[in-house]
Amino acid sequence: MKQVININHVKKQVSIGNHKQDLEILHDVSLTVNAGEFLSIIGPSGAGKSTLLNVMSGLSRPTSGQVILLGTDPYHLRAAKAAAFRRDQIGFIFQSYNLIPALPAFDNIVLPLRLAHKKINREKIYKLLKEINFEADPSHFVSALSGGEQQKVAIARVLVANSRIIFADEPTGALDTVSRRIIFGLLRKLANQGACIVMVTHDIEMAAATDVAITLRDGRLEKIIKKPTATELFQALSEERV
Ligand SMILES: Nc1ncnc2c1ncn2[C@@H]1O[C@H](COP(=O)(O)OP(=O)(O)OP(=O)(O)O)[C@@H](O)[C@H]1O
Repeated sequence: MKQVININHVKKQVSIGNHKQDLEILHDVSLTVNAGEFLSIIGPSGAGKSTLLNVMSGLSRPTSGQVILLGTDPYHLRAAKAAAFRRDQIGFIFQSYNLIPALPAFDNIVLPLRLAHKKINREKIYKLLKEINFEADPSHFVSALSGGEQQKVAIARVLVANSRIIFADEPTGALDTVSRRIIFGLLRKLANQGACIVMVTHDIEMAAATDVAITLRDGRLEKIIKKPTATELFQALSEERV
């Protein structure tokens, strides 16, 4: 299997209290994710899940250690190249990431295609919006949409972009049960077609339907569970530490 993400001995420190003190929030995390693999990151609140996702995805430089995406260290690219690499290869479904409020939903969805000078198939995009139960008007500004609809815009943008890696932070958090199932099904399909998907979630049932779940606790990678079941994941999360 082709390795798509490699992170080696990654640590992340942040400065607190007028920069006088460093706090380490990720301790020595190493991990590999393959093409076609759907990986979920679970763990208690404050365990470092979002921090790990940000470091892994090239958005937040680790204090030490190495991140390799598709054979490239995103932190060693110049700004313009890093932006092109992200745009062409990586999809982000982050709640606060990069939707442009003053643009219509449709324009937000096709923005990466426009920037990459790719053809826009309107019909295909409308079909996809229908498929994900997007009920608002795609010509409405993103700022006028509900949280759930905005999340669907972010998801649609990634689904049309053909990204080889997708990073998702609680992608279905603001969605109703039916939409959640549909979106998860579409992500699952992309993984089956060869994309590599990394998702932070608090939803154990959903994590149990991914290929690999990792548990984080206090900034440490605790367990890597292949083909997880919900029972295993509940157990892993409720185990007392010695
Ligand atoms: N920039 C920062 N400065 C100080 N502390 C931070 C910073 N970023 C994160 N932290 C702390 O690091 C820890 C991990 O945060 P992170 O958001 O990664 O956790 P999480 O597992 O995603 O939590 P949740 O499930 O609640 O979203 C938390 O204790 C958080 O308060």
